[in-house]
Amino acid sequence: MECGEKLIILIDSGTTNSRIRLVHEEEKEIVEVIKLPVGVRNTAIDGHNNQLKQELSKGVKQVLAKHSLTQREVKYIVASGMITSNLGLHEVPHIESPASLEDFIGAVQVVKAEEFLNIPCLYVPGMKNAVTDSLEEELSVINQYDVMRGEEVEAYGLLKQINTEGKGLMILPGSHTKYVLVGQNRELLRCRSTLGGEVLKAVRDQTIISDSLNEKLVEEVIPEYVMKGYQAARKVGVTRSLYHIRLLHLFSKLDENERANYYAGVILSYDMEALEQMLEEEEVSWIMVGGSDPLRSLFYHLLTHVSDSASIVLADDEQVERATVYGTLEVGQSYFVNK
Ligand SMILES: Nc1ncnc2c1ncn2[C@@H]1O[C@H](COP(=O)(O)OP(=O)(O)O)[C@@H](O)[C@H]1O
Ligand SMILES: O=C(O)C(=O)C[C@@H](O)[C@H](O)COP(=O)(O)O
Repeated sequence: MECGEKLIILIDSGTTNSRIRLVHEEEKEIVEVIKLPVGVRNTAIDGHNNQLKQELSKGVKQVLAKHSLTQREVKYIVASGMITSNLGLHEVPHIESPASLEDFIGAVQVVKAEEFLNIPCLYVPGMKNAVTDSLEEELSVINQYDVMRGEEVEAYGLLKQINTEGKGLMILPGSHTKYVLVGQNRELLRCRSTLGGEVLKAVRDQTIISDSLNEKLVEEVIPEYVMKGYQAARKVGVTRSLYHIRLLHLFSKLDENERANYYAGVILSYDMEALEQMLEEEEVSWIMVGGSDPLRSLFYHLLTHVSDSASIVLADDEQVERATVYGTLEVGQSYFVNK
């Protein structure tokens, strides 16, 4: 590595997985990326964050060693996602919606800690919905409440790469599906989350249908079977359609991947219901689908069938990979410019 190059590290830690990226600050070029199967889910299960801390610390050291770098050659780290939650490494309170990129930058907290070799680490806050009604008076207003962490930088990173006009909605699936409403001035107006990704994993792992589906679930998206699962769920209900998976295993010629597609269609029908409700409340001129595959493609196919007047934009692999990088980089660079 040549001297004088400005390198930074970006850590994006979710519920299930974490990604550590070594990036050239100016060229915005990704030098290295590692994906670790660790997230705040481990903290929730263990009751402490040791595993998350150790694995992320090891990951950062591994990246440095691979590129023969010392900690002094890394200008700073930016950490976003669930790493800034009560289950992460350093808790930063959510800021309230509507929120602009500048609002997120203004609420960043910087920590120097041993696990990251005392490199200054910028923790980016998430966002919570502003609510008017009190839960103490009426429990059903809970549907107005929501939180997100990590999707704010992802959203800004996608908006930087893909032109949009007017108000829109971003679909960002992961362990949790996020619907993020974006205003015409690119402020994040509010969000709505579901437990979609985690439910996909939990039902597969903990029920009899684990005999009919392999752990990898969807290896190749087959729209026809996604739609068949989705339509079955809408017609006969989700729990009955889940039992179809066993029946298809016993009595049909569908292979594991085809059954997995049907299964994803069944589970995600719940997410589509939440989406339809949101679209009834809000008129949008575009809908963008980001997030990791195969969830991104699954949503895209479902969305094109639940037709709507909004234009549908599917982010590609490169745009998704760069989204978190561009978003977090902008936070990091602006933070130091403003200091
Ligand atoms: N092949 C697959 N088929 C169906 N769902 C998948 C598949 N791979 C990952 N998922 C879902 O994606 C979620 C993980 O998304 P990811 O974006 O990697 O994690 P995180 O939200 O922790 O950053 C898991 O909850 C899992 O259910
Ligand atoms: O802010 C919190 O406390 C959350 O749970 C937000 C959480 O849903 C987050 O935005 C999404 O997590 P994933 O990236 O889907 O793991």
